[in-house]
Amino acid sequence: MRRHPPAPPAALLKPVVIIGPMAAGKSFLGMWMADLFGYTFIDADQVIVSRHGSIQEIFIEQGEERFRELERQTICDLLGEHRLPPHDVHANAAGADSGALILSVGGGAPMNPAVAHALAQTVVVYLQTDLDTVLPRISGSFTRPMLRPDPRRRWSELYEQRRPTFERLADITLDVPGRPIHDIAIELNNRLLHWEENA
Ligand SMILES: Nc1ncnc2c1ncn2[C@@H]1O[C@H](COP(=O)(O)OP(=O)(O)OP(=O)(O)O)[C@@H](O)[C@H]1O
Ligand SMILES: O=C(O)C1=C[C@@H](O)[C@@H](O)[C@H](O)C1
Ligand SMILES: [Mg+2]
Repeated sequence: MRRHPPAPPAALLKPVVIIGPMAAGKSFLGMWMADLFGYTFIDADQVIVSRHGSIQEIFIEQGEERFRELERQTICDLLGEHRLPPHDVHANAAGADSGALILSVGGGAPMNPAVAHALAQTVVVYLQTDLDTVLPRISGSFTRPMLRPDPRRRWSELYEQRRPTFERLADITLDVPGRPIHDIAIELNNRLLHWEENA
């Protein structure tokens, strides 16, 4: 009898997209997933910067609407292609750049209906967090234009507006406050390996 190799876990057949509020640890988690488990990690914000210049400058010179358009284009391209020049890919510790794709996207990206639509074809991982956890990371932050002029107030307002969308899109929700990053990465890897479509 002919033997078939075991089917890969369902989640690994699709891109995995990390969403959540600003400074929740989306990019940090993606890098750890690449380093610990060999996923290919791409940070959509970094791709926007490498293609179009700093986010702060885009906001100042062209406005938020233009940034959202570049963000939509970039994320839809990345999800459509999965192929990037090497400098856009955070290779894993062994230097490989193979493995399932993990993409982190900016906190506001899922609010765009076209992005939300594209995310429906992916496994969406939502990092749920709170102000106490992110406050040390955002206070004094000058590189996040959406947090001006009062990072504490703006972060909370934006999270309140966006939380229902994050919850609606999420396939996997991870509570991150108080947890070391390697614990979160191990949980995510386990959940991806056992993830089943429509389960
Ligand atoms: N679980 C964690 N434990 C300790 N520090 C963390 C953890 N998660 C994130 N951090 C710290 O918070 C910083 C901000 O995280 P990160 O840049 O990954 O957030 P983000 O969700 O990608 O934010 P943005 O929306 O601005 O892209 C990291 O550089 C790291 O220092
Ligand atoms: O939450 C947001 O609206 C943003 C988050 C960042 O990751 C960047 O995408 C940009 O600063 C906007
Ligand atoms: Mg990030």
